[in-house]
Amino acid sequence: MSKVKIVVAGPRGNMGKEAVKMVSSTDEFTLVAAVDSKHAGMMLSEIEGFQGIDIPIYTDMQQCFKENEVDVLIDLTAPAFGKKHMQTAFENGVRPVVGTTGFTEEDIIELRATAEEQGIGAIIAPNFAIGAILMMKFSQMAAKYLPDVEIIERHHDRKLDAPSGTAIKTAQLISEVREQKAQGHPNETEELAGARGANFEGMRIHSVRLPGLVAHQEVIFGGVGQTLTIRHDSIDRTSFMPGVKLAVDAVLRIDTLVYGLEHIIE
Ligand SMILES: NC(=O)C1=CN([C@@H]2O[C@H](COP(=O)(O)OP(=O)(O)OC[C@H]3O[C@@H](n4cnc5c(N)ncnc54)[C@H](O)[C@@H]3O)[C@@H](O)[C@H]2O)C=CC1
Ligand SMILES: O=C(O)C1=N[C@H](C(=O)O)C[C@H](O)C1
Repeated sequence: MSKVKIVVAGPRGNMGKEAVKMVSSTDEFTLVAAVDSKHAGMMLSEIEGFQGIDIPIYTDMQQCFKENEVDVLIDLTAPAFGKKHMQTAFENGVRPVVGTTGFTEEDIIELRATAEEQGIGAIIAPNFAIGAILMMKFSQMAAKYLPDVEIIERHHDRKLDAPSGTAIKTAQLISEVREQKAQGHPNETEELAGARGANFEGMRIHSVRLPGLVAHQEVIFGGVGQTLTIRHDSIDRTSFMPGVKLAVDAVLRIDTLVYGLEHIIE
């Protein structure tokens, strides 16, 4: 069987570095090129930390897809670029596996329509860690019985978007099983703006950003005389790589856009 030909966008980032390692060390995958925000024309092996990985770097994704035969794009860049990168992949018949966050519900509807028109598989996964997927699934189960819920997500202080893609996805999954509900005291006030966090259909989402953190989330449910906390911690970015691999395998078998690895992991 021929190897899956992969391009990684964002190879020098926290996640991109791990993805380059994972793809390079997986027998059934071959890394053909990287798309970076700089270093056009260089080889990845010329950059510290990538010795022996002799693939070209492009800053122009169109050019990358024109000059190389590519099956799958793994995009781990920045919220401002995820959508554009997916559109470029679709235009070139390349299947995107996207961990980049920052997509709106409208973006996802639009991108799914394009994927289906073209019969190209695509995956947007706000979180690739199996433990995080379970946290979201368990939270959805719990919300049926304990509909008062607040989400606290904690991340490193280099993160661009808040709330995290995982927190938004968790709130979306919970909202599938609970009625919209105002929480807290009906007359509560914020003495400092933002004190009660972001409001997603009445659920509150709180974002903590500190050096030393990687990616962590608690989903706290409150009921009469009790609370339930479901917590997940990624303490290392290797936690995401089995999910990235699974998504690459899955994206070759689908012809629509899947949003969330919970649809892939039964
Ligand atoms: N789905 C998941 O499981 C995870 C998703 N993420 C998301 O992945 C994204 C990247 O996260 P990190 O690696 O921590 O960020 P990072 O800032 O460490 O790395 C991003 C890299 O992308 C590059 N880049 C930026 N714009 C680009 C462009 N237009 N073309 C090519 N390269 C570009 C930057 O130069 C940088 O090297 C974020 O949106 C983050 O929320 C992060 C961790 C896990
Ligand atoms: O930026 C990060 O680091 C992460 N981003 C994703 C998100 O926004 O949910 C996934 C994970 O939480 C790490």
